[in-house]
Amino acid sequence: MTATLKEALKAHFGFDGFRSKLQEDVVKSVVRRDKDVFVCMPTGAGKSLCYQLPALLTEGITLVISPLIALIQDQVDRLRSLNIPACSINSKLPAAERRLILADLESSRPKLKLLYITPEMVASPSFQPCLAGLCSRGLLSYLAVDEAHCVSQWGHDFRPDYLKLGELRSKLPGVPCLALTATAPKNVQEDIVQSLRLQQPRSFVTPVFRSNLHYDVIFRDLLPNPFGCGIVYCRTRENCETVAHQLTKLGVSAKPYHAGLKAGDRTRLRLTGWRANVRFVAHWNLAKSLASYYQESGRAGRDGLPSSCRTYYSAKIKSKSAFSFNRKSIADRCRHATISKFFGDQPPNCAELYDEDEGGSSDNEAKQRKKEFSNLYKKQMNIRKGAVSQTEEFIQPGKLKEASSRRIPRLTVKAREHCLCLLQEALYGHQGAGSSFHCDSLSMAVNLEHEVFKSSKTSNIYKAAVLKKVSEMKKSPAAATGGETDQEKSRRQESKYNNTDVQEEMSSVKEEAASSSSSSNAGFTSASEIYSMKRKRVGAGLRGSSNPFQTAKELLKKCSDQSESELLSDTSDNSSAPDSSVTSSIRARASAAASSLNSPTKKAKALSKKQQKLADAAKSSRTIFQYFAKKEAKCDKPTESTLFKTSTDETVPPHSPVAEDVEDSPMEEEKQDVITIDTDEDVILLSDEKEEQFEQELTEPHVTSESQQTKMEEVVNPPPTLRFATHEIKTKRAPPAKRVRLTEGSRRVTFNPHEEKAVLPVAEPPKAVTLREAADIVVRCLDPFYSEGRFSTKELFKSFARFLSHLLAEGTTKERNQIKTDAKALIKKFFSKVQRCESEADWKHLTRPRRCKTVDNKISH
Ligand SMILES: Nc1ncnc2c1ncn2[C@@H]1O[C@H](COP(=O)(O)OP(=O)(O)OP(=O)(O)O)[C@@H](O)[C@H]1O
Repeated sequence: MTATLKEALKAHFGFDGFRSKLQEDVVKSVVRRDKDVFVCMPTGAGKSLCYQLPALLTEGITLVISPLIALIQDQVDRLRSLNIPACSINSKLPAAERRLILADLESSRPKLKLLYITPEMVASPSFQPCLAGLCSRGLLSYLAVDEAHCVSQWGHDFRPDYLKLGELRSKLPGVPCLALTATAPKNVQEDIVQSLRLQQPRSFVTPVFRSNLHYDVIFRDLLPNPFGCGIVYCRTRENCETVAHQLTKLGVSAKPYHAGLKAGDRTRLRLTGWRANVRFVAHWNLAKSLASYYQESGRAGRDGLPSSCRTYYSAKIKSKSAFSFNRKSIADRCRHATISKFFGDQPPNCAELYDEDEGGSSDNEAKQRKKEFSNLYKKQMNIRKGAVSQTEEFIQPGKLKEASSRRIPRLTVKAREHCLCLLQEALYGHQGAGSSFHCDSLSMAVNLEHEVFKSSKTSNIYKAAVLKKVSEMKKSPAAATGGETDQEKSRRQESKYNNTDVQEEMSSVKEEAASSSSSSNAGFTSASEIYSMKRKRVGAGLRGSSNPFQTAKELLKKCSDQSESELLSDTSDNSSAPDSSVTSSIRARASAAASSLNSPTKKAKALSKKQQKLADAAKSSRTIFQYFAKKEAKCDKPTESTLFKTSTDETVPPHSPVAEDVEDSPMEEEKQDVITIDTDEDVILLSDEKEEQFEQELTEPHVTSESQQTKMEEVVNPPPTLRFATHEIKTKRAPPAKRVRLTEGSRRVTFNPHEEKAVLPVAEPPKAVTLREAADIVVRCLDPFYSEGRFSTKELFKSFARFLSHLLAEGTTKERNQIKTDAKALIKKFFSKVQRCESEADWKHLTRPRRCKTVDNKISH
């Protein structure tokens, strides 16, 4: 048998032998066709061959389920280049081609050997008869499920449609199933076996470790020329474009690849195919999860030769990724260990690994490199430990005295540096631009700053005192003769320090100082007041907390602790709001808002303005609810903006994980960008935006936009569940949103009181969504952002909270309690319900629209 297999391997694929003993064993096992097979092998290990070769050696057709058209296309092209009859049916296929394929499948002796198809398409009613026909005629040799981790909600790329495959299997009796994945920790493996209903499968599971990959992390900010290195994965399209541009400018031919490109351009890039000899994969931004990182970095060295996987790290962007390197893992040079541990494997011997790596260079060189790295690391960490909070950007403390002191709360080194420069500038102007004064002014400024620092108790007092000193120096006549006007000087000062946060804070202190007409000392604003006057940043957490993340538990607790008036901004009596935590200015604004709301016409105006704001915010930020709104809008729902209660009037930064133009509907674009490299290109840039998680290459989404729906219907009728879902949206329109008046003693859930109170009168209850939709969205969009009980953004948390609200509205007491204690467990429970659905009736029952009328009461009591 081995000889036959090897001959076939050579004949069809041109390979002299199996890539590994394991590959051979899997092929042998599959060829027997007596059992289901589960394969978990590292990326690039040659899993595809495990079903491709048996497919050619067995009578009939192998049906391959793969999640992305890009992957499918890649595989089909490669097989065709080897003269292996393979093709794919997908929504992008021209109708004529599709007819030809179907005709072949219906013939008595189909020529086709491998048919690639997406999970959505395989479940579609139009394909079902064809499938049933193949099966009844005994022409279906295997069902191969590639990227099988997509079936698990614990996997990093969950695709709800993969869940349908379990049901599909029951319609294909006697057809052995082969499930393949590279990224499946224990729990995902169990899910795969269970969901795909694998019968006592033969399992071939190998550790994820790949000895030919070298992982490292580089402090990006310290690179003298960051664009001198190859860059592959970027988080946003903008990054992708910028980096590609910069590289090209430096003579490294590079092309960006992301979902914002025209389909034609993407196809052209994709058609150049993956190179097996990708020598390095770099992450300009952190990957969304460790599993994703493993898969993405695994695109390097698929030919088995040594390759490099580099991550560029910047503390600035750390918080935007659910997957981050902590200090320890930055120091730990052996990323293999981290990866192995994550997947539940025994970590490799890192010491040996790196010794081997360094074997090529001389001992001295290796030692020198080790020392340099260790010094750099220590230096970085010491600076961080002493001077700045973990999330802050690293700033050289320069000449500051007591730079590492954290005596004054919330006074950062960054702020002190800024103050020092202001003082130095003022001194410089004060003394004139004479000779050696520059050096003297620095040491004087250092002393002056230190004096102020020693005598100040709060950050605000410190800043005001510095400003006072600066203004005193400016008032001095000598300053006027400094050769520069004050205006010019201040402009110079402003532009010199590219530090908007500190400048903003300083200018608010300046404003405060200016507005106090009495003694400057008495005019200080308290730190809390200054804080309240500052514009809140998107993603800012609770007041006083530097951590923008909140656990679901914390937030739910906050909700239940909130007073009625904090929660209810649209009830008539805003005056009863407790004001302990509200600053006077906020209070003034709040009462002005309240009085305007009390007037019916003003109220109507204010509301429509709010709705306008919400609609605008919705356009500039992309949340799960935008996704809903998009669909609703397509169905002519009139109250789109009311769905976006979670939005605030703050501008979502374009690089925010949730920022995305609504035009780019998640369902309208391809999912994941695939790296391809032009033959004469050195580097390909891959956008891996969080926002583009939505852009999974959903080829036949079960719920989609009208235009896409029409297109789909031309090609294939939607599956029953699809029809059901779209039908719900089209026919069961929710009544126009009403403002809810809460009864006395009732509470409204506001998940982030500091964002919403007195600014956005929350009015309408969330629109009903089907559980199916919610489930789809939560796992597709939320899961990567939810790590160890924390959400990466406030918007995501809010969306999740809405999701819980729906469950609460219908849930049992036990479920409600469970929400309060462990939201994750509830999600799990929900998914187990999804998995237990056997029939369309079950689905209908599970996905029936629900409205959460009583949710507020349920949460608050
Ligand atoms: N027996 C073999 N001899 C030589 N090369 C092989 C052999 N089997 C597979 N390959 C090559 O190994 C590379 C990786 O194979 P393949 O794409 O199947 O990996 P994979 O395990 O599916 O990876 P991933 O999980 O990333 O999709 C391909 O270029 C393939 O041609």
